[in-house]
Amino acid sequence: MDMSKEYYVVPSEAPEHHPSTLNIINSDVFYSFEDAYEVIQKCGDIIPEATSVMELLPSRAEARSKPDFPVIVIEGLDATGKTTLTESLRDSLGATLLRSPPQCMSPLRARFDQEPPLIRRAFYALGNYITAEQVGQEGMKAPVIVDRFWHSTAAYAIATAVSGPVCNLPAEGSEVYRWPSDLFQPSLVVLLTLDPEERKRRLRDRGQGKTEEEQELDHNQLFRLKVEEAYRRIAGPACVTVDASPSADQVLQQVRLLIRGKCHL
Ligand SMILES: Nc1ncnc2c1ncn2[C@@H]1O[C@H](COP(=O)(O)OP(=O)(O)O)[C@@H](O)[C@H]1O
Ligand SMILES: Nc1ccn([C@@H]2O[C@H](COP(=O)(O)OP(=O)(O)O)[C@@H](O)[C@H]2O)c(=O)n1
Repeated sequence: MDMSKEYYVVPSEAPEHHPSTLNIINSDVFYSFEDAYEVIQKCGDIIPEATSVMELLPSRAEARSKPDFPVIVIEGLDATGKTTLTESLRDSLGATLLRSPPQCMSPLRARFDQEPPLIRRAFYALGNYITAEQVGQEGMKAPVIVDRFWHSTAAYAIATAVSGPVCNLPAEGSEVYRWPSDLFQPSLVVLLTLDPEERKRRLRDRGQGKTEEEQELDHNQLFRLKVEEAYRRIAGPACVTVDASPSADQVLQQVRLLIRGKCHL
């Protein structure tokens, strides 16, 4: 019997999507409350803290009205100056300051940060819905400033899921960058960007503990670039980029101008 076979190497077109991007939807990024809720609900048996998360969640039956006042989200990598800016905006605008994940989730965070991506991401996704509920209440009384929101949840998740260089990210306009249809859309999203060396200097000066993911950002330039690019590609309210390297006061004035233009505040 003749066992010989001939093999040929033939060129083929590059696939449209990098294989690491094919499984993002509903594994790394959840596009509805129900999809994220289902994951946390199912972990109840092995993670007792999942029950505590569910107790914090807003009831889905309640009809929510749009806040009367503008809601401004500030995004950016760790140490780009979000805390500094959000606190100044709160004081200068007489606004309420909220964050995602909300304060009430803080005691549960360390537990979910240890979990595999599916569970960890579902936890952070639900955090946005709790913050949205708080925005709905506070936004009836005063403008609201939010320190991180959906952009952070999706951008970190996408950048972690996609291996290799920035060009492996799903193309701009891909459905992975869409905004969840049942999640409140802020009036304005500002993305603070900073030169990597200046960011490192600020991190060193601050000298605080960081999440493992943030430590990874420090020595992984590629990951940092992917997070920033994913931030820019997320649609819904697209983010407006602001260079955060000038003084804190100059950054504040720059963002105040944007808010005046967009939200008339
Ligand atoms: N515009 C700025 N210029 C110089 N240093 C800044 C500026 N904004 C913030 N910082 C400093 O950089 C560090 C990180 O800022 P922080 O507001 O905590 O960032 P984040 O909340 O994004 O992690 C802090 O030590 C802060 O005082
Ligand atoms: N809205 C949010 C906020 C944070 N996160 C996650 O939390 C991490 C950053 O949170 P952090 O507490 O270090 O950020 P800072 O507010 O300290 O800058 C990232 O690794 C994200 O994965 C999220 O998924 N969604």
